[in-house]
Formats: sequence, C-alpha cells, structure tokens
Amino acid sequence: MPCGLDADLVAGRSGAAPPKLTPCHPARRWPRSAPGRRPDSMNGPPAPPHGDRALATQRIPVLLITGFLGSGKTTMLNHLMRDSVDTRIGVIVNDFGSINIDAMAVAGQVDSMIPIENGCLCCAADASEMDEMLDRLTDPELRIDVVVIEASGLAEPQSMIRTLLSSGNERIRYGGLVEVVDAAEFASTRDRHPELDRHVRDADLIVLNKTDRVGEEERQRVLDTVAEIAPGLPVLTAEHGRVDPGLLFDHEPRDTPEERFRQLSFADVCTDEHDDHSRHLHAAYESVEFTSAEPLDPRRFMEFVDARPAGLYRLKGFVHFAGADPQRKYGLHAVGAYLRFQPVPWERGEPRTTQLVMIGTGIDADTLTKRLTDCVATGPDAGEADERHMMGVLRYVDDAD
Ligand SMILES: Nc1nc2c(ncn2[C@@H]2O[C@H](COP(=O)(O)OP(=O)(O)OP(=O)(O)O)[C@@H](O)[C@H]2O)c(=O)[nH]1
Repeated sequence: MPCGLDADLVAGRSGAAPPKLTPCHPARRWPRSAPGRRPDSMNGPPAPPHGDRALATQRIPVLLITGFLGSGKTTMLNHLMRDSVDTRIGVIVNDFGSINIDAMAVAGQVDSMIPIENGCLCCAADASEMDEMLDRLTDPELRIDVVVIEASGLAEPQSMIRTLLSSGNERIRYGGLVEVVDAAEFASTRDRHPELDRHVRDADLIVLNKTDRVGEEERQRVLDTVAEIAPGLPVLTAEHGRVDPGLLFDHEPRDTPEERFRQLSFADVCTDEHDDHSRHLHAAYESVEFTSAEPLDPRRFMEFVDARPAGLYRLKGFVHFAGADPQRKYGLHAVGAYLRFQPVPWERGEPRTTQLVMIGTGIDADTLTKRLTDCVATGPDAGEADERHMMGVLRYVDDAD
C-alpha cells in the first residue's frame, strides 16, 4: 500500500488498488483539438519516455480539490496543511461570492495563498489568469512543493482540468483531481444535480467525507453508488477531511493509457460541451453577501437562521455578536439543514465585522439583506446582549469548541 495509506481507508470497488505512483505527463492529456493554444512548455521537448521521471518529478504537482457546496473541501485542505509539516504548500482558493470565507479559513496555515473571489475558476476566460497565479506560486524563491487549488463548491471539474492543462507554466504538472463527497448529502444533492455523476467520473480520487454523519448502511449505499458511477475509482472515507496527505500529493494517474484516460477522455477534454457555462452547476445558483460593522443581535439572528428559505443551501461566514461575546467571532457553517457555529478569538486589530455569504437557488437578495439588516442590534442596548441571549447560538456550538 503506497504512501503509508491505512488499508481500511481505501474502499475501491473490486478491491481496486489506489493510484499507482507513476509520472504524469500533462502533454499526453492535452486536448488535441486545440493545438494552437498548446503552450510551448508542453510542446517543447517530447514527453519523457515512460519510466523517465526526471522531467516530470522536477515539476510541482498541482492538485485540484473539487466537491459540491459544503462537502468539506476547506476542512480537508486545512487538515492537509496541518499534517504536512515537511511540505510547502501553495494554495489557490476560489470561493463563490465576493467575500472569500474559504480563504479566511485557510489563511495563516499556508505557505502562500492566492484567493479568487466573485467568480468561478472554471470560467476563467482563458488560461492566462490561471497562469498568472501559478507563476506567482511556483516562483522558485517560494520553494513550494505542491500547489493545491480548492475550487468553489459549484465549479465544473472538467473545465478546471482543461484550464490547468492549458497552462504555459513549465514548472508544474497536473497532480490529479480529488472530489470531496458529503456522505450525508450525496443522495439528495445527486437528485437535484444529476451532473454530479460526471464530477465523480472526472475525479482521480474520491474522498467520502462526513462519514460520522451517516450510519454504516448509508455509508455503504453511497460507496455502492460511487462504484456504480465510476467503477474502480479509489475512495477514501474520512471524517472532517482527515486523509493521508501523502496519498494526495504523491498521487499520479494510472499506468496504462486506458486507465489514464478513463475518467477524462481526449474527446471529453476536447469538447467544448462543458464550456457552455449555462450548464455549469453555478449557473443555477445565486450568491448574496452581507457585511455589517454593527454587531448582530443573537436572538434575532437565530430567528433568521431558523427560518432561512429552503433554497438557501449554503450559509457561511463570521458573525460579530459584540457584547454577548466580545472576545470571539462566530464562524458559521450551514449546509442544507446542517448548522454549526464555531467561536474563534478575534485577531489583534481585526475589524469587528459580520461577513456572511449565502448561496442558493431562487433566493431573493433584497429580502435576505433586509432580514439580516433587521438583525443588526439597535437601540441603547445595542451590542449589550449577554450570555442568555446567546443560548440559541450556543446550541449549535460543538462541545470541543
Ligand atoms: N460532521 C462533520 N462535519 C464536517 C465534516 N467535514 C466538514 N464538516 C463541516 O461541514 C461544514 C462545511 O465544511 P467546509 O470545509 O467549509 O466545506 P466546503 O466544501 O469548503 O464548503 P464550500 O466552500 O461552501 O463549498 C463545516 O461546518 C465543517 O466543519 C465531517 O467530516 N463531519
């Protein structure tokens, strides 16, 4: 078992072996229909013959992490960074919305990070934007060992791969695509978004996360479904994104050409089908941001949260409750019906603001903004809420926090 991977973490169909450690030659996956855009670095010397790892191993692997909204990408990324003390990781974090909550959650743990806000990386008009970011992260002075790109929860994996493969940066190589799947939400998300199957098929590795939220039977059901969608695709089961970083960073695609292209054929890569952004998941979603320098009233805010519209699938950010807990901001994560607050101390000099991002379908920005504005603490007692007022919030704080 390579990479010291715990055997019972791997759940591939037919006892499928985890990815083999063979060099990856990005040029081989280059879309043949777009030779004009093929970068010189990849046109350059012919791909090293199979077995010659020199060129490939000098390149910095770029790992893509995708997964539907709230599946646990940022959680996994943070775990990877905590557990990879000997590896210098450069991160590109793409959040859906102009307040990059994910970047805030990752900042401070990483060697170098570039946040991308208010857009979807998979819709980068051309590869130059990605190239610019990769150029910055692969500057030899930074001595980055691996670049990890956390896509937004609505990104289209095939478009991400295409953008990456069209990079002119000769210091990188494609490092694989990890799709994070929320074990508790997979079935219902798939009902709403059958295109998730394609995302699973595009992956080199599935991380079946949040297995603590499902029983054994449901866990097995999801594993069976994944195996049906993409037979033989390795699956790691995880809680709170705790996977062996060695597996992800050393990951390289399969050995034989058939296997190498199994999830993403040349035809898939060449087709412009998935560049029709109206078909991307995020085309159906809207994102609303809310910022307030005034503290929020915890009771009013909980009324808002408890009565949030059904179409509001994802709610995340930080809340400033002021007098109720002046030392701490409250990280908020809601995914569907799931809700959790995590109190964290304010940094020294950090502006005391509430920053929220709401993502959903059929949500009305004006109504949401108005309802949140109504939560702003007003009057002479503004910001003076005490612990009793925090009861509703504290119900959703884990004991460990
Ligand atoms: N119970 C449980 N909660 C988890 C697990 N992994 C992550 N979470 C929680 O799920 C919520 C969403 O996790 P994130 O890591 O922010 O998810 P994400 O995929 O980055 O979210 P987006 O960027 O919005 O797509 C957070 O509250 C996490 O603490 C897990 O394995 N079990």
